Amino acid sequence: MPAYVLTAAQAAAVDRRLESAGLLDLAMEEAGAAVAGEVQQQVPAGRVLLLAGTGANGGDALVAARHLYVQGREVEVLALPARHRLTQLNRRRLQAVGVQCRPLRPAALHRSAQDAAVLVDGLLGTGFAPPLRAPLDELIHIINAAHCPVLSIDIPSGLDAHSAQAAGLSVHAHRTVTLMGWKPALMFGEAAARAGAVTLVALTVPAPWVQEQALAVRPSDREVGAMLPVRRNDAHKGTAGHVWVLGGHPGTVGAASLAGAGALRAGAGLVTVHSTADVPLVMPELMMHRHEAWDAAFRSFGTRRPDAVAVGMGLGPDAARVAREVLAWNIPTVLDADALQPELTGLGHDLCVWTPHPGEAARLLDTSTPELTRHPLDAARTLQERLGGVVVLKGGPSVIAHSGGLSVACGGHPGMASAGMGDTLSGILASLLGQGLVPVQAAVAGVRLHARAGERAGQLHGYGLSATDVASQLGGAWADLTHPQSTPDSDRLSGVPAGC
Ligand SMILES: NC(=O)C1=CN([C@@H]2O[C@H](COP(=O)(O)OP(=O)(O)OC[C@H]3O[C@@H](n4cnc5c(N)ncnc54)[C@H](OP(=O)(O)O)[C@@H]3O)[C@@H](O)[C@H]2O)[C@@H](O)CC1
Ligand SMILES: Nc1ncnc2c1ncn2[C@@H]1O[C@H](COP(=O)(O)OP(=O)(O)O)[C@@H](O)[C@H]1O
Repeated sequence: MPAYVLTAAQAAAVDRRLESAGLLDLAMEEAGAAVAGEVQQQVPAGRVLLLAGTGANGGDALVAARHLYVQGREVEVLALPARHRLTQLNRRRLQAVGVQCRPLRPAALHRSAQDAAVLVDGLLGTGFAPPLRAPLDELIHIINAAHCPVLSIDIPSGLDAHSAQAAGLSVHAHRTVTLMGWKPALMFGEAAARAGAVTLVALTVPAPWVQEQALAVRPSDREVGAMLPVRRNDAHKGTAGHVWVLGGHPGTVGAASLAGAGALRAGAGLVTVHSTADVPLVMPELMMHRHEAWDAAFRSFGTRRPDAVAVGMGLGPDAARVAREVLAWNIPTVLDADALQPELTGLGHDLCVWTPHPGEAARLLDTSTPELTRHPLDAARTLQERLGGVVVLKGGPSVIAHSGGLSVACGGHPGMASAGMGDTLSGILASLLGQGLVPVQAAVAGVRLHARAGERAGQLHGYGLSATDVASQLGGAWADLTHPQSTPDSDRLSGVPAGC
């Protein structure tokens, strides 16, 4: 099943369907078995301390304890009084195989956490409604002070599954085994940082039950690889797409050059940079036309058009006017940086890809950046409704919004938080459009290609990686996505979330 994104309410709706079909018991069994498997893989020896809360999240922990125990692991279970029917049932099953649960109190947790090899957090899952009540707050403080790794079930206890913010106290997990679908909190901002590495476990639930609820998809590398263009052996530069880059202004000339490099490295046959400034080309294969002024540039273009155009990178104060002219061409167009102006709202068309970072997106929506980053999925959707075409709301991770829904990208590297990264991405997207991909495919595939190249470059350069380093890794990234079986280890090393 493809990977989906679910809010707490959506996960609860699937739970209710499972319960009414008599299948929730099986789902909990699968969930607990998967958690046990993850513990065995990550921490194969030593005592496992499992904490079970009152709800079904606690039930998952009790199932995991039973699986670990029958596999020969030393387990200790501390549990709050079970309120959920299946949590009560699984407590009896655990006792039946010979494991007694002890009451979960702060002093007992403090003692038991001292020499545990791993702590499994099954206190609160998607049923948590903030704010935290006692004694959960005290228990979470003790968990966070423990010296052993912490594995959370579904979501770290105390995080609101729906929110990209981690407002209050929560468990800081080293790893989270999430069930059935990604929760927004596991993907964005501070909340995601508290989840550690995330493993997605797809439960045996009828696909439409999840699909109907899903907020967004997270395409796998295999799915993304299948979107990338395939070229015939007799291809030549005239068939691989001619991209124009319209950008650059005194002081920001590099932006246009980086976009050009991104376009070439993502496979464009020909790339021409048009600017009113002297753009130093980072690759000699790029072609450059310096124009006296943009009016003169448009006159010289006449009726000539490229296969795709990227506009706005470092373009400066003329950007809105230039973008307006380009939008009238009605050809595959990437609008980035200075071209992302509110006055262009309503002028977009189906072949546009808009690529705002959160600051630019906030400007387009007339809101603040912190407000926007609290709800990136909602923001991307609203932007798409206003601008048309496809919107890439950039970040770690980026969200792609199109008329058919939302897609959240996987991967990337924190070293990509450096100037010029977005310029390279614009070039990549224009390149894929120029090679014939429809805008939504160009956006989904281009964003993942860029992130994968960032992961590769990050392994070489760490936080010192530059946009040109990322461009130089695009060929390898392309190969990784089109032959994903050859890179399972590098995916794991680079921290790419499972499910990609
Ligand atoms: N979807 C799936 O794929 C499947 C999901 N499964 C699992 O089910 C989990 C969801 O289970 P759930 O709905 O029972 O809720 P859960 O997270 O255990 O918490 C509820 C308990 O927390 C308590 N509580 C709440 N707020 C609180 C607060 N502020 N401060 C303190 N306490 C608070 C609340 O107490 P009450 O308000 O009732 O007193 C209630 O007893 C999900 O995350 C996954 O692990 C699998 O088993 C099967 C397949
Ligand atoms: N921590 C990160 N993880 C993954 N990708 C990141 C991260 N930080 C930045 N990026 C990516 O780098 C790019 C930055 O774009 P942008 O801010 O427009 O850069 P610039 O304007 O300097 O060209 C985006 O594609 C974004 O997704």
